Amino acid sequence: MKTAVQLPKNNSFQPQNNKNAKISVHNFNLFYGEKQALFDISLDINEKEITALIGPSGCGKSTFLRSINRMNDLIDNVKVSGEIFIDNENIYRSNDVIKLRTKVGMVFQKPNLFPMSIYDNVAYGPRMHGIKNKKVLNHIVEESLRGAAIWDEVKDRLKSSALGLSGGQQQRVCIARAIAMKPEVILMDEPTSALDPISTLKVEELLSQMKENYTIVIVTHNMQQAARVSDRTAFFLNGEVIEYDTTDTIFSVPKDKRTEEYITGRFG
Ligand SMILES: Nc1ncnc2c1ncn2[C@@H]1O[C@H](COP(=O)(O)OP(=O)(O)OP(=O)(O)O)[C@@H](O)[C@H]1O
Repeated sequence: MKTAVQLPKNNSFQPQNNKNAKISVHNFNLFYGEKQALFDISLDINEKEITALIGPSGCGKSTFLRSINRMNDLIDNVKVSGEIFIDNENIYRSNDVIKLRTKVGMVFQKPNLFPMSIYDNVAYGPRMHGIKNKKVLNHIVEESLRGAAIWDEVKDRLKSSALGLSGGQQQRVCIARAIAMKPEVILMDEPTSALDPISTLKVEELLSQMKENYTIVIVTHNMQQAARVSDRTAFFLNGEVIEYDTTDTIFSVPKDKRTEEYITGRFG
């Protein structure tokens, strides 16, 4: 696989001693060519919590999210420094990006199902990983669709095209497709921005159930959504994390004036 990322030279950092941290980020910087997009990000993301990334357009939320499973490696001229540890393993030191992306799944803004059946969409990843046994695949497909709270709506039409589902249903099948790979972390980039309010609510309810099993990091422009679903919130501005705290604190007593201005809608 093509990688344009220059690996950090400095390996002296060790994860902080936070036993709840699933992901530990230390002095992480990212450049697109000459342009620096992330500045010295350091934070811990706790296991089996939902962490929301908020901030105005272009402040680096998606770039940071994509750094967690090295999706930025696919972009030319990207350079990083600093470290991101997942389960105490420095992900930019490992050569096994496939393993990383199996452990850290991703759901995108718009549902991006393949033009194939619902069943084949969910079975796609496991099949690519060599699982051929029909019984095993049936089990994975059912378990994943149940995990994404969409099984009852699609169980009688598994062989129909996934593209015939509504946008909200498609997004939950995308979540099922991510779950089918048995990830430990799920990254979501504005997963409900293309959905109507009812589908949004269903996905939000689903997220609250999912955090029993997964560590979830979600980018959202919707302040109410961040306040409703997340345990912790990081406020990004111009590539920096200005404030990172429990969601209750960020939304009730933010310490930084810029956070307060953003969450009260005074800019962004
Ligand atoms: N592939 C790329 N090549 C060059 N610059 C990029 C690339 N992707 C993002 N950027 C730049 O990096 C900065 C951060 O972008 P990013 O998409 O991470 O912000 P964001 O906070 O997620 O924005 P939005 O909320 O609008 O999605 C922006 O200035 C953007 O133009």
